[in-house]
Amino acid sequence: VDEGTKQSMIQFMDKVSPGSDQGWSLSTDPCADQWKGVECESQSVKRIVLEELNLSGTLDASPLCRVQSLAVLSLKGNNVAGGIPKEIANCKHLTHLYLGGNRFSGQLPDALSRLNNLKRLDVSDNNFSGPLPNLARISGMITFFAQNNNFTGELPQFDFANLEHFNVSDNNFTGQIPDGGGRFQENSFLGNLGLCGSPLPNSCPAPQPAKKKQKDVSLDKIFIYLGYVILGLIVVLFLVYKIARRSKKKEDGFDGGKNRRSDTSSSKANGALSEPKTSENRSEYSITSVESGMTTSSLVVLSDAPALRDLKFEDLLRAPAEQLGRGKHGSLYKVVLSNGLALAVKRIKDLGIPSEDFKGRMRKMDRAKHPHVLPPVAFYCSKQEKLLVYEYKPNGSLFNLLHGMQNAQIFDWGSRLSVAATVAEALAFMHSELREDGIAHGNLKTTNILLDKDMDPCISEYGLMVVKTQDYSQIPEIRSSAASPHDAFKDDVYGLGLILLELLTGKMVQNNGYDLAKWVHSVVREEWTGEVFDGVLISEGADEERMVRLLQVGLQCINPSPAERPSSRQAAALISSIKDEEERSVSSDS
Ligand SMILES: Nc1ncnc2c1ncn2[C@@H]1O[C@H](COP(=O)(O)OP(=O)(O)OP(=O)(O)O)[C@@H](O)[C@H]1O
Repeated sequence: VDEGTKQSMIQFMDKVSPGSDQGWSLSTDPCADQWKGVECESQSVKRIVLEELNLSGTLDASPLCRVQSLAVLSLKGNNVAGGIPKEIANCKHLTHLYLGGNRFSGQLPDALSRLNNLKRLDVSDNNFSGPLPNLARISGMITFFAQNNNFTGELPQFDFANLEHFNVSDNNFTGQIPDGGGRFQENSFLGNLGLCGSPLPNSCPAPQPAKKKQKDVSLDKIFIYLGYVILGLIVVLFLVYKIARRSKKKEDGFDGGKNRRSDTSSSKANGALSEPKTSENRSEYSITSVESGMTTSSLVVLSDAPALRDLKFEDLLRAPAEQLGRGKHGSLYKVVLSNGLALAVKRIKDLGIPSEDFKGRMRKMDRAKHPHVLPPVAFYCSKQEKLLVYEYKPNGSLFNLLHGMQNAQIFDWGSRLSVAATVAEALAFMHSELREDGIAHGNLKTTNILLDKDMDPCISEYGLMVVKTQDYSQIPEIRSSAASPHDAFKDDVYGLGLILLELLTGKMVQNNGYDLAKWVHSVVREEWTGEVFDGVLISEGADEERMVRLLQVGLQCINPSPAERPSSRQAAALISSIKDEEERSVSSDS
């Protein structure tokens, strides 16, 4: 074991066991001389197990996590006090963390949820308090013990299907036990007066409508007021516009006697929608009215969610709006409804297909559903205007995660591989569902991969772009000009390939990916493949062989000839096998 690692281990020991070094000394070797509690494999420190030794110091994660190979840490049954420092996130290879039966206190740091390889976490019988971090991000966790602490707040949505052991009894948790918790005995939840729902005998009260928080004047509020002002201006402009065009509208028979709808119809000028009259007939907002072809311009709600079922066009109008982006395909607004629900509304520019085709497209897409593809919850379509409404995802996009300054450090190889596999699988599913209808994504890129509350990826804006064959001719080296109608699917595979390269290199895609593709090709050709990878991945010790295999999949996907690219299904299978191998290797390591 190298000197640096030895020094780090001794630093950790100084803190955790002040006054006794337990025989750990720089003049000996942790593996060869079998330091107390240390177990090694291939001359690397894998496990540190210091149980019931009356240790009374604190846990210093900074030196500890410099022991890169560490997979297991157990300090069970001591008197270690203080908190778990956020630097614990640097113990990337940790699979087992046992801290039960100590005097730890404070909140569990969010950093814990970044230990993607963690399988077993035991923080029971301590004095921890505050809410739990979102440990559901750790998909492979099989044990979670947190009983006998002072935790508060609601339980996060654990992946109960995967968990084998779970106990949060004797804390101060409140609220409903998340779905799936019923898999465990009530003993796992007892002793929390505020908890309710299965498997506990007390059921939860019916949900109250969300109350508005009055307290803090935050940046959000400023945006909301700004939104109101802008919206007001837009409505005034629109009214002027409408009066000017009033007589013409009548001629159009836009809202003639044949449509029973009282009116959610509208048009839009300068991004504003008119103030429509109210309607009492809920079905006019449902897909059925589109299917019957009776409406040309009402809001069609596709979602069954209770908060959205009665969504009307005027609700979107009245709500404060904040522009999130203006791409070449249209603008995107964040709209917050009066019930607090946040939506993302895409105003599509020049879609290039007639309204009826657009509605047909929406209907088809509504039938293909995948948990990692964001479905539109509603749409609006008139001659002048096409809007698509999505749930607003507050955790940002894959682009932000990769290129946002703070996050780059913590987006490790295991998580990147898992994102790649999920996106590829979701894309392959959508392709197989919508191939016959010829509906591909059309604009697959990292800004269109959103992250949900568990930081799982979700493809957004599927099917929004109607890809025309002439688009391919822009970059002859990359997109064949002789594109067949099905090339839109191979175009998505190209997009997937670029996402893989972005994940592996950490570099941004510009100029339709041409620059990145060219650079990767040249480095690989010079046989400096290792130089391609993001420095963060190299320093974390990610497996280079598997990174190279993923790189090869990426390069196949961006083959200049669409016919030579794999199908999305083939790409997904290749990525999934790399991910399986990674998981096998991590669990055999531990
Ligand atoms: N449903 C959503 N919830 C939260 N953020 C979103 C949502 N949809 C998109 N975004 C984010 O809003 C920003 C603007 O999105 P927009 O679609 O306008 O831009 P784009 O994807 O870069 O360009 P385009 O799709 O027009 O090519 C992007 O950073 C995107 O990640």
